[in-house]
Amino acid sequence: MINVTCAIIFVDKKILVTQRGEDMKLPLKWEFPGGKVEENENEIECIKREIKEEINIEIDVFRRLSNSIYDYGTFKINLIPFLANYISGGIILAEHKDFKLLDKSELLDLDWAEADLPIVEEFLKLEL
Ligand SMILES: Nc1nc2c([nH]c(=O)n2[C@@H]2O[C@H](COP(=O)(O)OP(=O)(O)OP(=O)(O)O)[C@@H](O)[C@H]2O)c(=O)[nH]1
Repeated sequence: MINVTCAIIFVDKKILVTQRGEDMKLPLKWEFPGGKVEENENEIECIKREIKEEINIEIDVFRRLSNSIYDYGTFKINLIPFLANYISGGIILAEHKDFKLLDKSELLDLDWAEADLPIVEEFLKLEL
């Protein structure tokens, strides 16, 4: 099982979501940006590093949500979500095909990576 962090990032009340590329695993699915936890880092270090590498921004992580374990058949992931606020930097996509800044009410319209669905649902129930 691979441990993957992801971040639900608030940018001026909107939520940043990213779309995977055609050549990536789970092509064109929408996800919260993040990536695999490396051996020498903790989960918070991981999510900050991945967001800087993938999206080019700095974030302030303020809460962790429930992890989502999902078996895609060819691989199984433990997806660890964090809530974060945008701090600085311009969004530049290093790997993703697209991004959107959405209202909470628009999140369920996307074609999500399966592992993200319980996380989206928990997030929608929060009073923030
Ligand atoms: N970053 C991220 N990955 C997710 C999410 N949901 C989800 O199922 N994943 C899966 O978690 C895995 C690890 O993410 P990653 O971005 O570091 O890895 P990758 O597959 O692009 O790289 P790889 O091809 O080198 O293994 C991916 O296979 C991705 O499909 C999510 O919300 N965020």
